[in-house]
Amino acid sequence: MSHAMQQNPPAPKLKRRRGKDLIFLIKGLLGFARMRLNGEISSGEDEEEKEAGTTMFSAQKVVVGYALTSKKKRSFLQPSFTALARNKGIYFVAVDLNKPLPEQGPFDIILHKLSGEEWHEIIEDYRQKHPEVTVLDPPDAIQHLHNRQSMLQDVVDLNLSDCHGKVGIPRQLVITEEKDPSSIPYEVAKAGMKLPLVAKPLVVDSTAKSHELFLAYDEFSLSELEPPLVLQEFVNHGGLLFKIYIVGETIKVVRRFSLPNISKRELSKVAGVFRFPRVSCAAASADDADLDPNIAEHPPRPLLERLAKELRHRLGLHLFNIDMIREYGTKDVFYVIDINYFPGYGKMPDYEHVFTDFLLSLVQSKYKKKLTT
Ligand SMILES: Nc1ncnc2c1ncn2[C@@H]1O[C@H](COP(=O)(O)OP(=O)(O)OP(=O)(O)O)[C@@H](O)[C@H]1O
Ligand SMILES: O=P(O)(O)O[C@H]1[C@H](OP(=O)(O)O)[C@@H](OP(=O)(O)O)[C@@H](O)[C@@H](O)[C@@H]1OP(=O)(O)O
Ligand SMILES: [Mg+2]
Ligand SMILES: [Mg+2]
Repeated sequence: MSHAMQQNPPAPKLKRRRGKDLIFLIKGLLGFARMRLNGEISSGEDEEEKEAGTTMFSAQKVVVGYALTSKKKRSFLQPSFTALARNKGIYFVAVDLNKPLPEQGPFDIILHKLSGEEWHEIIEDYRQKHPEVTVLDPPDAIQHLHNRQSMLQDVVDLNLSDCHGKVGIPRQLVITEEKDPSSIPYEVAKAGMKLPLVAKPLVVDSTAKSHELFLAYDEFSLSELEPPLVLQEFVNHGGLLFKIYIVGETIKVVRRFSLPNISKRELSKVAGVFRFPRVSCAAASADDADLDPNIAEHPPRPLLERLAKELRHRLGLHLFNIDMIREYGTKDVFYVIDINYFPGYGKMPDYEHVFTDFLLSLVQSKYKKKLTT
């Protein structure tokens, strides 16, 4: 918001500034409440507002710094989104990676998705030194999703067993880097894993290689693969997957096509490991398809709300999506198979409104907090 408010005022002036800030904050909040009631920010031509002499939020800039790959920038910062945001007083500014971050801004919010240890350190250091800036999200919390074992651990801990359905994760086994690939068949047999298995690279680091997945019909062929890996039991789910997008408190569900069921007969006839492409990418949208309702019915809303809320808190993240499947032949047995940080929101229905509302709500809650302290 107001940039003046982001800088810590010198100590002697603090008392006087506080009084002024408080009036400003109350006015801002009143304006914001009115703006929300109207569904959008006022043009500022409202006589009543002029008379009251309020400093409307609309007059205030919300500056969002972003550090994104050019691919992400293209898919996320679409003109329809940036134009709507601008109308609501939100401005996006690219972070210059060649300049020190503290010398840029001031920002109200920073959105980021970049890989590498160097960026991790820069943004963590900035986050600690600038608590007044909302950094979406903390790098350590994001890091938790960069490993396919740790990403699903919170779903296991949740134990959502009686909440309009069951949510678990497929049985999985980690094959560490030190393991000799020839020992994988033995490890799989020892763990009592049921075939077929999905083999996934353990680390997710935004590279194409980390999305290179294999389907294994027999355990011996697994020795062809390169650890570190996660081996996950394949769960039949009728070839349909639910992508559950989370933006703060908002949840949006879309349907995507996925791998078809594998029958016992097929399993007994086939051997080998097969690389498969990104089957559930945006082009595989199943939202308009004529599907069996037993397969396509969305997971129950209360279940998703509970799951999303718990994961938001446990992961400490605002922006992620969950890949969820329904076990074939059941109504309410679900598995989470993947969680992605800052996914392709450009493909989420109505993302422009969802995101602008979310960014404004962050600023609003920061002000409320300031008022009560
Ligand atoms: N355990 C499983 N049982 C059945 N199908 C699975 C399983 N794991 C993955 N799949 C299928 O493989 C696809 C890719 O798996 P996953 O989502 O784990 O990979 P990813 O590379 O992280 O994908 P994303 O592009 O969503 O990040 C899923 O969308 C689903 O179609
Ligand atoms: O490429 P898209 O826009 O589709 O977004 C994908 C995103 O790529 P990006 O972050 O480079 O955009 C992927 O991130 P990385 O694991 O590769 O970091 C991953 O989150 C996918 O699940 C997203 O697809 P979605 O799940 O939303 O369908
Ligand atoms: Mg996935
Ligand atoms: Mg993923």
